[in-house]
Parts: sequence; C-alpha cells; structure tokens
Amino acid sequence: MTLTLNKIDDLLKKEDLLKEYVYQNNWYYNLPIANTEIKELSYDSRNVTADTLFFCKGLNFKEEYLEKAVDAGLKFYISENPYEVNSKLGIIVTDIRKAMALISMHFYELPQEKLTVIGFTGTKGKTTAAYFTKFILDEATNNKTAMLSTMNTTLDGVNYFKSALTTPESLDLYKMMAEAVSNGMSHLIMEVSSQAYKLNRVYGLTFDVGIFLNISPDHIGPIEHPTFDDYYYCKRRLIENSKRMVLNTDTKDYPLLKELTESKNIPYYAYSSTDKQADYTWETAVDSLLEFNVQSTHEDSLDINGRYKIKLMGDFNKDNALASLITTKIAGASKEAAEKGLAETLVPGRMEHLTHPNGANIFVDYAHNYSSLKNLLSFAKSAHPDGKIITVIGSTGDKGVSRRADFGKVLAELTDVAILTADDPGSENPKDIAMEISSAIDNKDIEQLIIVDRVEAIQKALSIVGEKDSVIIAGKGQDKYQKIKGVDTPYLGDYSVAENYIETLKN
Ligand SMILES: CC(=O)N[C@H]1[C@@H](OP(=O)(O)OP(=O)(O)OC[C@H]2O[C@@H](n3ccc(=O)[nH]c3=O)[C@H](O)[C@@H]2O)O[C@H](CO)[C@@H](O)[C@@H]1O[C@H](C)C(=O)N[C@@H](C)C(=O)N[C@H](CCC(=O)O)C(=O)O
Ligand SMILES: Nc1ncnc2c1ncn2[C@@H]1O[C@H](COP(=O)(O)OP(=O)(O)OP(=O)(O)O)[C@@H](O)[C@H]1O
Repeated sequence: MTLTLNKIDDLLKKEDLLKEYVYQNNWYYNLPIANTEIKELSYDSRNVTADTLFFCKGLNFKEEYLEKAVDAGLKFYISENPYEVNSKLGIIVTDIRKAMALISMHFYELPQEKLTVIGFTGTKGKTTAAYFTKFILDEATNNKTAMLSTMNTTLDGVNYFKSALTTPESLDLYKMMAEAVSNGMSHLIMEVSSQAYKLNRVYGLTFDVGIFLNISPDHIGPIEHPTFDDYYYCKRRLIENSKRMVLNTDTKDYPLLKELTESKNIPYYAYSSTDKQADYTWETAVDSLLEFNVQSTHEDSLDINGRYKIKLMGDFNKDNALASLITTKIAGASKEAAEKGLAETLVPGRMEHLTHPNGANIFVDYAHNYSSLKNLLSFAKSAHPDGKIITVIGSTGDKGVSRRADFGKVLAELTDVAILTADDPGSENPKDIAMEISSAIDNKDIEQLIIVDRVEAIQKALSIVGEKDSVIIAGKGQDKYQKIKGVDTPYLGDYSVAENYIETLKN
C-alpha cells in the first residue's frame, strides 16, 4: 500500500490540519517538492526506511529519535513542531494524532468501508460483550469476524494474539483492519476506550453499531483523565460517531445519552434490567441462574423476545448478553445464531468457575474497580447466602490509587474474609498498598489477612474455605504476569494457581 504526498496534502488541507511544510529551512503552504510516494508509515523511529512517513507524537517523544532516523536516511516526517533536521520534507500540522488517523485510514485504503464495524464502550463489560458478540457473529458469518479486545486480537477470526492496548493507535488500527479485510473478514468487533477518543485513535471512524454499556468513576490519573467529567465525555463521543446505537438506560445520567443520541438523529435501541421504558428488558429465569428471558416493552421489532442461556454467572453478564443480542441482530445475525452463540460464550478470566473438592464454589474474575467488585460480591452473596465469602484481592501500584479505598468500602460491606495481596504493584511496595486497602475496611467483623505473595494468598483461601463458602479471586483474571518495578514478571495466572492447588488436595 502507498499514498502520495499530493493526496496527503489534499487530506490535511480539507480537514484544516496543515500548518506548513518545511523544506530546506523555509516554510511553505503548498507542497514544495515533486509528488512522491510514501511507502510506509511509522510512529517509531526504530522502525523506518527512507520512504517512511514518520509521525513524531507522544508524551515521551524526543527530538533525538527524529535526528537519528534522519541520519539513517529518513526523508519525511510529520509533526506538530518544525525541527532543525536535515530531512527532505517536514509536514507540520495542528494535531498530529488527527493527522495520523486520517493519513493511516487512507494509506490502508479505507478498510472500515469493507467491514461492519461494531464498537463497545463502557466502564465495565466491554470485553465480555465483545466475546458474546464474537461467538454470535461467528455462528452467523462462519467465522468471518475479527475482534480487537483488551486481552486478545484476532484478524482472521480464529487465531488470537495478545493486544498491546484496548484500542490500538490509529496507525495500527487501520493496518489491522486492512489485514482483516485481506483475510476475508466481514465484521470487526472493537472495544473503544475513553483514551481512544482522548488521543484521537479513532478520529474519523464511523461505527456501524456503537454500544454504550455503562459508566462509573475509573481511569482518572496523570496519564488517563483529569476528571470523571472528562472520562464520561470522551466515552460518549462514540455516539456521534456511530450510525446506530445500543444504550443501557441504567447508565448514570442516561437522559444525557438519550438527548445526545436523539439530537444527532441516530437510531437506537435501549435496554435495561429493570426500566420498563427501555425497548428491551431481561429477567432471570425462575429455575436457572444461567438463563434469562428477554421481553420487549412495546413492539419486538428485532424479533428477540424469548429465553436464552449463558455460561457466565452474574446478573451483569445478562446485561452484557442482551446488549450483544441486540447488536448482533442489528448487524444481521439470526435469532438461532444468537441463541447458540450466547450459550457457548466463555471469556478468559471473566467469571471462570472451579469447584473445590469439598464442594465450595471458586470464582476467578477480572473485577478490579469499585463497581465490578461490588457487582461480583453482591452476586456471590445472593447466590450463596448460607456460606462465607472469602475474597482474595490486591490493587495496582502507580495508577487507579482511589481503587484502594473503594475496595476497602466494598469488602467492608460484602465479604467475610479479605485476603489482601499483590496485583501489579509496579514501583510501589505491595504491602503498603494492601495496608491502604485494609485501613479502608471499616468493619471489625471482617477477618483480614495480608499475604503479599499472590500464589500463597490464593492457596490460603482455598485451604480455609468451607463447603458452603465461596472463594472469589479478583483482579487479574487470566493475566500471566505481575507488573513489578517496570518488569512484567511471569505469573501462572489466578485460574491455574487455583486449579493446581485443587489438584494437590485431590491427591
Ligand atoms: C496515555 C497513553 O495512552 N499513552 C499511550 C501512547 O503514548 P504516547 O503517544 O504518549 O507515546 P509514548 O509512549 O510516550 O512514546 C513517545 C513516542 O516516541 C516513539 N519512540 C520511542 C523510542 C524511540 O527510540 N523512538 C521513537 O520514535 C514511540 O514509538 C512513541 O510514539 O501511545 C503508546 C503507543 O504508541 C502507548 O503505549 C501509550 O499507552 C500507555 C502505555 C498506556 O498505558 N495507556 C493506557 C492509559 C491506555 O491507553 N489505556 C486504554 C484502556 C483503558 C481502559 O481499560 O478502558 C487503552 O485503550 O488501552
Ligand atoms: N456490565 C457489567 N457491569 C458491571 N460490571 C461488569 C459488567 N460486565 C463485567 N463486569 C465486571 O467487570 C470485570 C471486567 O469485565 P470486562 O473485561 O468484560 O470489562 P471491560 O470493560 O473490558 O474492563 P476493562 O476496561 O477493565 O478491561 C468482570 O470481570 C466483571 O467482574
């Protein structure tokens, strides 16, 4: 794939992004050199050739990266600032991230137009709902569905690799989309993080279906959002960038979402677990915690009323399942594909279940903020009212600091035993983090233990659990590493640690 400088000039001028060109230390508005083909794009100076267009972007970008690349032969750079380097051409723009998105989508020949693109946003449930949707669309399209999720990415519908970010940089996004198209994919499911809008990773992309799952305070910190208002604002930009929306009426300040969607004339379906004003609601089947009935409040225009089965415990997963059901119907799946896909969906590290040799229930779940831990423990308490809840949990170092107090608050209310441990401590001392959680557990009846070694903490929980009790191992899901002092230190994963220990008990 290639793109000419003339085309780039045209694109940047149309979007009013071009400031000037730098050529032989002089500045120009019109392209000062002959039209040339750009053969590659990169935002990493370590990965450029002479004909690459190099994007100078990022908090930690240093001029020396560009200098080194130019010394090695790089001819073209694009940046918000002119640099005194000996390149052939500098393209100076008002917003490098918007320019990168725009140039990338055209370089990769607008792959989004050859795919049905589905975008999930929300504080919680993006990965789970993306997986439900993937399983349904796999049924409907015979595995022609690509997916970009926090954990895993697949561009051929079948083979997965680990994702670097929830929503990739625009350049990577369009490269991956183009690969999905060349692999014959018809649909693409994406998780759209608030950072994706804040950093213009999805600038100019229109989603065929956008889904707003929920919002709660999270991701506030130095490299994320300054305030909850900024976080919520970034998330809801998905609405104006979608052709159709699926909205959860239980979302905080739902009227705002509704007004925004209606004012932009975007058709939408609203769903809820409780609100009878929504287009669709669900309720748990009386005879099974893993089955639920979907009902339309007026016309069943999507033809989805009926009973569905899922494998994932927790009421929040019925919310996720209904959102996916509505989404896939909009995207053209049949009701049969939806029934089958929902019934088969498993998500690594989300509500994974094990049974202790004494019969106790063990859940491994990725809950790592206030609302997800609260939902998880509320579910465990209501599903096992006669037993104790033993919770193994830590909180990350260097970010999400407010989660420590939040966890203390939830544990005080909803657990019987709290085993506080390490969870990606980063540069901080995990014992200090555990002490911070502990000091926020304002309930003397809660038994507390601090066991910094996560493997030992899980083993301790499994060694004290009674037959009617439940163990909840929260926070890391299937993560196979602990972030410690800047190093991804290998870790077996919560599920495997629990599974191995159970095996030793059986022998
Ligand atoms: C705040 C943020 O989103 N930062 C992301 C962003 O960083 P950045 O653009 O500021 O770039 P940088 O890492 O400071 O580096 C500067 C630039 O120099 C370049 N470089 C570097 C070295 C060199 O020799 N030559 C060179 O050219 C780098 O390629 C880079 O382009 O772009 C980088 C990749 O280009 C990301 O790795 C980085 O993610 C950071 C690590 C991160 O943790 N981001 C989180 C907050 C995030 O985005 N999370 C959301 C999910 C949130 C949720 O759970 O909902 C996500 O979508 O993943
Ligand atoms: N709809 C929901 N509402 C509240 N909590 C949920 C919901 N769905 C899942 N959860 C909880 O949040 C955890 C993370 O779920 P999931 O990975 O699907 O969400 P996510 O939005 O991708 O999260 P993250 O942004 O943290 O990667 C689950 O393990 C579960 O505890």
